[in-house]
Formats: sequence, structure tokens, C-alpha cells
Amino acid sequence: MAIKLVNLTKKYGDFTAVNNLNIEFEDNKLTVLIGPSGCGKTTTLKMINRLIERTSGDILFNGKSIDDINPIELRRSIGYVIQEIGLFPHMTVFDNIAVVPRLLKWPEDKIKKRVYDLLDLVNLDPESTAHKYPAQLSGGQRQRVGVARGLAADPDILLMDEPFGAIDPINRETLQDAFIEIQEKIKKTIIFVTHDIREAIKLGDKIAIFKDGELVQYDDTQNIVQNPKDDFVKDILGEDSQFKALEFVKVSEGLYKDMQAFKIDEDLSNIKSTIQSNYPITIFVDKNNNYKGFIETKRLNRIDDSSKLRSSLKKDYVTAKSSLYEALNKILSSSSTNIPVVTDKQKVIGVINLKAIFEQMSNKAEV
Ligand SMILES: Nc1ncnc2c1ncn2[C@@H]1O[C@H](COP(=O)(O)OP(=O)(O)OP(=O)(O)O)[C@@H](O)[C@H]1O
Repeated sequence: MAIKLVNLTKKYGDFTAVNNLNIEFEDNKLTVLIGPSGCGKTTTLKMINRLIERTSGDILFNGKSIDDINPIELRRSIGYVIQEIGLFPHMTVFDNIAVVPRLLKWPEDKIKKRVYDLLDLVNLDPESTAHKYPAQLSGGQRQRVGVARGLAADPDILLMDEPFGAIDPINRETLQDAFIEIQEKIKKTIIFVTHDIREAIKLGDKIAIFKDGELVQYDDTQNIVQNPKDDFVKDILGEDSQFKALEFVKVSEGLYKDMQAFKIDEDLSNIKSTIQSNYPITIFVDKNNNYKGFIETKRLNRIDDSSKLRSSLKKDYVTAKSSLYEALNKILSSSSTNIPVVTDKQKVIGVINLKAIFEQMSNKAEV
């Protein structure tokens, strides 16, 4: 369902929180609203689901003013996900997700099927999760429940206000990855507020940059990163924005298939007599060819027993679908210039290295 904001304005007394905003959100895409604290992102989101009434202008759904839409219909067609305070603590996961379907008076068997399907979608085991209370879940699990609840009545639009804001950085990455997969399946029109430019670039098909209640730039994410309109947008993107362009290039574009790999339980002296020192890293797999880890080839020469080898292996890897930005982070944190590329099924398909990443960066800079 198409959403269009037309001259949308919100005033609190003399103060203008949102000023004359015009945005047409693209169907089935995720648009991120980002900008400094107090610039009107949340106010905009809440005007769309009428938690806040606008002062002037209009919000159109498929060309129809929000004023002419039945409030119950509006609630059904817009899902809302906020930071974890959004879950009701005294209700089970099941009942939390079932809130809107019950308001809509769906039959219980339809509700049960929907709740279980949604828990599956967000990668939580329905049988063991449905009857828990929010306090019995981790922050990341609670957030997945929040997403499931937002999707409960199969809304056309999902509004998300810093949904992963309260999650620590590592779990946040995992949730973002899971959410990208969910959006690939559900293809909703999503409006997503965040403070975090990296999250915006990773998740957003489009980004709308706000300043003092006004829209500064609204474009496809890649265009924003490559052509920031002014210094304010450059500031939001941060100093390392050329690195951020690496978010748009997949590891598969820079992958080297030529590599050196051995079985971990092979005799160490055999391995050492066969290795070629021109491969900077040596990769190890188990007898089923599943990835076990890697070591710099130079260091391998200094290791003289298999148990030492096992404990010295680095476990880092990236997948072909990861971005070069993630690969660069992994390379920096593993302090090795090369890192294995592994499939979802733990099979090694090649390596990615700093040289390939820099080559991709200079290619992109020339475009
Ligand atoms: N009820 C209110 N009365 C008066 N001013 C308000 C009210 N609600 C919000 N504001 C002001 O409107 C402006 C926009 O607020 P809003 O919450 O939309 O900002 P935001 O961009 O979402 O900020 P943050 O990133 O900090 O959540 C702020 O300056 C805020 O202080």
C-alpha cells in the first residue's frame, strides 16, 4: 500500500517539530528515517499510525486521506515495532503476538497458526517459546517477538522505531541479518527509524535524512552514500563513508577460489611437507569437509604437534553473501590479511583478502 506524506506538519505551540514534509514511500521497500536527536523522526512515524495527530498537511494511503480510513482498518494495516519496552511483561509470548489478531476477533485456531508461523519466521522455536514470558527471553529474542507481533495481522506497512536500539552490537548484527532475510520473504513497506548510520545503510533500500523537522535528502541508499547532498549529510554518513560504500559489494565479487586446505586429522608432518608458502593462510576442514579454522602459513611452520595446531586455529570466516565491509571488519579483528569464505553449510569456497577489498574500493571510486 502506497504511503505519501503531503506538506505534513506538527506544531507544539510555537515549536515546529515536523515542517512541511513531503515524502512518497516506495511500496515493498524499507525506508530509513535518520537524523540527529529531536529532528522529528518519531513524531513522523507516530503521525502515520495516528498515535500523534498532525497539525496540517495530509497522509495518503493509496491516495486516500488517513482521515477517511476506519481506525480499526488502519490498525490492521499498520504494524508497529518499538524498542523492547513494547512487549507486555505479564503476557506470554503467544499472547503478546496475538494482541492485534484478538482485537480483530480472529478465531483462536487461526490465531494459533499465525503465532506459530511468525515464531518460525523470526527463527524462534514455537513449541519452546510460545508459553514463556518476556523476562525469560534474551534481549535479542524479545526483539524477534516484537517483530513477530508487529507482523501479526499481516499488515501492509510496518513502522519500526529503533527496534534494535537496546541490543548490544554483536546481537544487533545478528538481528539485522535475520531481519534482512525476513524482509526478503515478506517484502513489506517498512519505515524504520534509527540513530545508527551503519544500520541505515545495511537495511535501507532508501534513506530519508532529517534535520530540525525538515527533509534534507531522500534517495536510494547507494546514491546517498555516493552523492551526499551537503556537509550535513556527509557528517551523518561519518568520516569513513568511502568504506561504507563497501556495504554494497558482496564478498562473492572479490572471492579468490585458489586456496590451500587440509584435513585437520591428517598427519602434521605430511601437511608441513606439502604446504606452499605462497598461500598466506592454510585452511583446515574435518573429515566431512566442514570448516574448522585457519592459520597463517608462516605460523604453521613453527607448530610441531596436532593439538597445538587445533588450539591455534582462528575460527573467523565470512560468507559469499556478506558485504566487503563485514569482511574488512573480520580481517581487521582476526589480524590476518586473508580470511576464508564459507557457505551456510560450512563448506569452504575460497578466500577474501585486503588486496581484493582495496581493488573493489578503487573500482567503486572510479564509477
Ligand atoms: N508532546 C510534546 N510536546 C512538545 N514538544 C515535543 C513533544 N513531543 C516531541 N516534542 C519535540 O519535538 C521534536 C521532535 O521529537 P521526536 O521525538 O520526533 O524526535 P526524534 O527525531 O525521534 O528524536 P530521537 O532520535 O531523540 O528519538 C523534539 O524537539 C521534541 O522535544
